[in-house]
Amino acid sequence: MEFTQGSKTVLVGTGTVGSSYAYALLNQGLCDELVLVDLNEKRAKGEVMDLNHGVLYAPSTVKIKLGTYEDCKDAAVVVICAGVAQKPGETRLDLVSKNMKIFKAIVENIMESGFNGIFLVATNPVDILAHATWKFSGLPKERVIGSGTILDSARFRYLLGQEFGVTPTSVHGYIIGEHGDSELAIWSSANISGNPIAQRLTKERRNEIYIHVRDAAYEIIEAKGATYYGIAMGLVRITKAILKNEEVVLPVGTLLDGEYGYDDVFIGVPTVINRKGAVEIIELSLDEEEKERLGNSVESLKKIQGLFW
Ligand SMILES: NC(=O)C1=CN([C@@H]2O[C@H](COP(=O)(O)OP(=O)(O)OC[C@H]3O[C@@H](n4cnc5c(N)ncnc54)[C@H](O)[C@@H]3O)[C@@H](O)[C@H]2O)C=CC1
Ligand SMILES: CC(=O)C(=O)O
Repeated sequence: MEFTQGSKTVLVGTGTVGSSYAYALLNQGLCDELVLVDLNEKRAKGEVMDLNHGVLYAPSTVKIKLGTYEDCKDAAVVVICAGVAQKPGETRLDLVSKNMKIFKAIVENIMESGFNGIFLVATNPVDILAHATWKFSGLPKERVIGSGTILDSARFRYLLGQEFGVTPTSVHGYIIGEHGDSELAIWSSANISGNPIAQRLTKERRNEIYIHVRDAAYEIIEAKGATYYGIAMGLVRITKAILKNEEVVLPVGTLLDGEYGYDDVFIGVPTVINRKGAVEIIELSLDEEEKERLGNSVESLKKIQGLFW
């Protein structure tokens, strides 16, 4: 199916995550038009003004305006960061009922505009809501992308970089599965310059690093109320991969359709991203323990998903 070209981006939800995304996007000069939509119009208007005052110093000119769902009609990408966020002590899955209702209305409004681009979903629980976006929109699966484990993998690579004294881009490794408590680290293929990492760490140390990654959001929310810079950078990375037709492999939330032996579930796995969306899952080879943990993660998501579909 032909779909919308250009680089117009609509952001729905201009809270801490959405506004950080808009700021990071502006700083990378990736789109020529950015439209902000939020239930709280006053807040979104304030963000539009503030961002516009930075345009002079951005790498390229971006038209930034307050908009409505009608603006999605000719958007290449719609990024959804709207909904409720976790309070200290809450899990991502605790948010599902409220955010599912919000998503039904938002996605229906967007589709009514004639939207024919790519959805990028960040709101939690992101895997369940990316699946819901795919269902509500009726778009082909490659046109709905969840942020998946993009942030978790960045946390993993940062910590491993610290551990071994190298920059995170020189560490290769993935967190896959749910963006949440059942996610798993793929130690079997984690490496620095092709040198496996797992053997250089004790089992206890590997577990400490995994827990640090898995529980990072709880720690940040406890400390400052919300997490937003890391995910904003991750969302911009995905947006860039789409708009620049990069064919890059990123750990995003995508629909499994037989890969790893599962289907009908959005989950974070390494996936090729280009101008058509999430076009191909690159299957990792997993050891027995990783296979079992991925199965548990899929099961935990399907249990929640089953309440709605
Ligand atoms: N995927 C990831 O890795 C991450 C996801 N998140 C998630 O992102 C979401 C947003 O978090 P924050 O920005 O911190 O929350 P926030 O409360 O600061 O902002 C949420 C925004 O959504 C808007 N909103 C609520 N209902 C709406 C509706 N029906 N239509 C349009 N706008 C609506 C609110 O007015 C508000 O501006 C949360 O679900 C959070 O858990 C946060 C960090 C990382
Ligand atoms: C809040 C959240 O999902 C995160 O920072 O991972």
